[in-house]
Amino acid sequence: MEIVKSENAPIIIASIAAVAGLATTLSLWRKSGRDRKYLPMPPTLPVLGNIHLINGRDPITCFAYWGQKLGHIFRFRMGANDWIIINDAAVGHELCSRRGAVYNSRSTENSFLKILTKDFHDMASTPYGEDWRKRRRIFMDAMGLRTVPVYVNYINAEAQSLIKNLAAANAAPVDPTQCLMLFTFNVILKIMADERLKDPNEPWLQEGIDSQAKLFGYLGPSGNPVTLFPILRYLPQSWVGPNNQEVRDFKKAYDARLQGILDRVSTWLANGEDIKCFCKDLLEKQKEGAIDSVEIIELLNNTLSAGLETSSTTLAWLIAELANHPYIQEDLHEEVGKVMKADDSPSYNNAFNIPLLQACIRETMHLHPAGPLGLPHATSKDDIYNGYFIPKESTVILNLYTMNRDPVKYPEPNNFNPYRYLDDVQQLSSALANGKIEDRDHTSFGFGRRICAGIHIAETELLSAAAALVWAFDIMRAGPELIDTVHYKLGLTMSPLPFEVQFIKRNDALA
Ligand code: HEM
Repeated sequence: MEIVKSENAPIIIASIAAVAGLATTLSLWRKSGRDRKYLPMPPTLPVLGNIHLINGRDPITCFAYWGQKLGHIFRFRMGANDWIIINDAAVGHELCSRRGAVYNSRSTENSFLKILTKDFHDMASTPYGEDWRKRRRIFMDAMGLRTVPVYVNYINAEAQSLIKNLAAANAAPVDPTQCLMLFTFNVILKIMADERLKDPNEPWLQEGIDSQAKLFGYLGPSGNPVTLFPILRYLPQSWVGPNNQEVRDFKKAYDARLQGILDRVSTWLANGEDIKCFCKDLLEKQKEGAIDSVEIIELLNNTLSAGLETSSTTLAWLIAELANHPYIQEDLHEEVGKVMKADDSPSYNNAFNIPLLQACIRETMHLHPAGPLGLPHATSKDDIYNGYFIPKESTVILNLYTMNRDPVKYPEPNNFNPYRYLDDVQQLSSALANGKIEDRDHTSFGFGRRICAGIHIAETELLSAAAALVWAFDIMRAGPELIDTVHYKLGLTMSPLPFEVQFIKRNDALA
């Protein structure tokens, strides 16, 4: 047999080698893929994944239900995206606190979020890394534990205005929401720009609340369906929901309000006025070259968006729970009487010495976390947890609501029982969050390096407002029925269904 030497032999050999190499790589890749153990997931439907399982329920209940079937941590497919759901505080702590470098990023998938944060120039939605670290440091310098005392007097003064506004109803049944919103809005505005509004009915307040609702509407899962179903990109935009241009227009108007606030502070500073506020800190950082003008607006944006409804909602839940539990109010009044005289001004500092009051706030936050699913975290690297493979860029949802209702840690978890916290060493939630998970009071401020950046402001304003409310009033239900504290409205935050109460003055000092 004659063997003919082909001129193409080197090419053929190289091709065979390449194909063989590719086959080997593929087989290794497949093998490692096959060997990987993925977290369990509910049965999926094509295209929808698991979205249909949420239909008719809310996501919290749905995740709690599937957690009971699949375990404390599982996968849930939202259209094209795999979410990892965590229902257990110890798992949340292990991943987000102990493996902090992996589980504390944010996803950049949502095109609306990109527009609304000017390409992630903010802090709350910026992926983990140097930019986030820098912005968080600036934020915490202005609103951390060491700086909060600067603002305590402002906050106490706003708590006084809150009780005056509520007393103006003259014991008639009122929905406290608008007054609570004014309280938290003024706390934030004062800290941000040394400004405040006078009246709960000021149009500026309502405009602020409305634009927040719109902002969060764009960011909710149904606000931008293209994020869940990329295929929708190919349909006419008008079929799919708001388009990028609409969101850009909204953002322009939203930023103009923030720019207006910043410009006013610049003018006061130029006129030599002696003020202390976040805008001033930010303008100084800009002069030092640490941040630019876009970052300033985005940091103000985060402060306002994160700080307004979270705290006002928590106070609304506290009022509803106290109205449902007159015997707890009696105990509180007794404790308050020991610490504050009738003609005292209630303040954060004397409230700090009323353990039951602190316990009532903890219990309210434990039962009614303002952000029950936190803000989604994302992984910045592949990881293995308990033998399960968790890929880089996974979205991680911390189901704080379900974690807080763990019946082992909190016997009778659905009952409002502040006394459960009285035996605890009385420390701030912010301090407990840095310790062991077993000692943590609740998880409502989130986890790890991303834990609520406003935690110190929030704790101060909640205690200050609660002290003023309890000192000033008997909070009574407007009718014989209990206020519904089981159901909730899930919007920007998890708020109670509308309710009315009567604020009966206990104090002649309250003019
Ligand atoms: C009762 C009141 C509040 C509650 C329950 C609350 C809860 C939360 C939660 C659950 C998160 C997400 C944490 C995570 O990703 O694990 C968060 C983040 C954040 N909160 Fe709050 N919050 C409250 C008040 C405030 C206030 C008053 C401010 C501002 C002054 C604020 C500013 C922020 C910011 C900027 C972030 C993003 C942090 C980051 O991504 O690094 N929060 N908050």
